[in-house]
Amino acid sequence: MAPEHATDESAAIGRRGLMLVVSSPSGAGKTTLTRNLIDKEQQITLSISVTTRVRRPSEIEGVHYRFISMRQFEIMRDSDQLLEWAEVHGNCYGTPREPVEAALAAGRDVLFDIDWQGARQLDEKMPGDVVSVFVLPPSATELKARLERRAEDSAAIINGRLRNAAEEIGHWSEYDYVLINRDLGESFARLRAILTAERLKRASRAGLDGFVGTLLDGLKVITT
Ligand SMILES: Nc1ncnc2c1ncn2[C@@H]1O[C@H](COP(=O)(O)OP(=O)(O)OP(=O)(O)O)[C@@H](O)[C@H]1O
Ligand SMILES: Nc1nc2c(ncn2[C@@H]2O[C@H](COP(=O)(O)O)[C@@H](O)[C@H]2O)c(=O)[nH]1
Repeated sequence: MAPEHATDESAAIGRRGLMLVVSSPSGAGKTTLTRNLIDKEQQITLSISVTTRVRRPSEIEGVHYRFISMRQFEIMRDSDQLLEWAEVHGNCYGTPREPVEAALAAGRDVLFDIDWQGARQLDEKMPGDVVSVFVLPPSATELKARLERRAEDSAAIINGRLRNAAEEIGHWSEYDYVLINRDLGESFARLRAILTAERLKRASRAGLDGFVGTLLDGLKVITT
């Protein structure tokens, strides 16, 4: 059965969802962009990661992350409940497998806010399903300013994240698309355009045979 908010294309072919993976150095804006996309787009689900990181004041359990202990993380990791996982900025993060597989099978797209290690693991496991986007800040000073303006982390944590930024940025060329996030509205429009184009690409590639067959049958009926 077609999903509730299916596009014409997905209804026609009973599609499998795609995996839209967004990465960036900390503070470049990927969380802002991905949350906007979830608010504006239908038929796409945000993958909620588990993490051993301490919750920030503005974060809500189960909405931004599931905050778990290291022991709980090890149990999930060792019993294959995580589709991918990585240590980032000294904490462990992972993508719970079951909600992602259920969403994809139901024809829903899934959005991931994960680092380059996770993006690589997903691409290795499900290569045809992954579309990857790397978000760059306009400059180093603006990256620092954004982390400071966000005002969620201590100066020591911000410094650590800036020190790790070069490594994350070093993987930009492994991604399908790269956005330089200067103006938020423009970056968001581009991210949305990527999703739309990739949906259309899959609709055409997944085989519109049935739809075209019906169209041709219709033409036979109405032509003399
Ligand atoms: N284009 C932009 N112009 C100005 N500020 C921005 C822009 N994009 C995001 N921001 C702001 O920069 C800060 C960092 O953004 P955000 O939290 O989305 O980064 P992130 O890449 O998800 O970081 P992290 O990996 O640490 O979660 C936020 O305060 C956000 O409002
Ligand atoms: N490989 C994974 N990386 C993840 C996951 N969830 C988040 N992240 C990345 O971690 C850093 C830090 O995030 P923060 O919320 O502490 O600022 C950032 O790059 C995220 O994209 C995950 O499940 N797997």
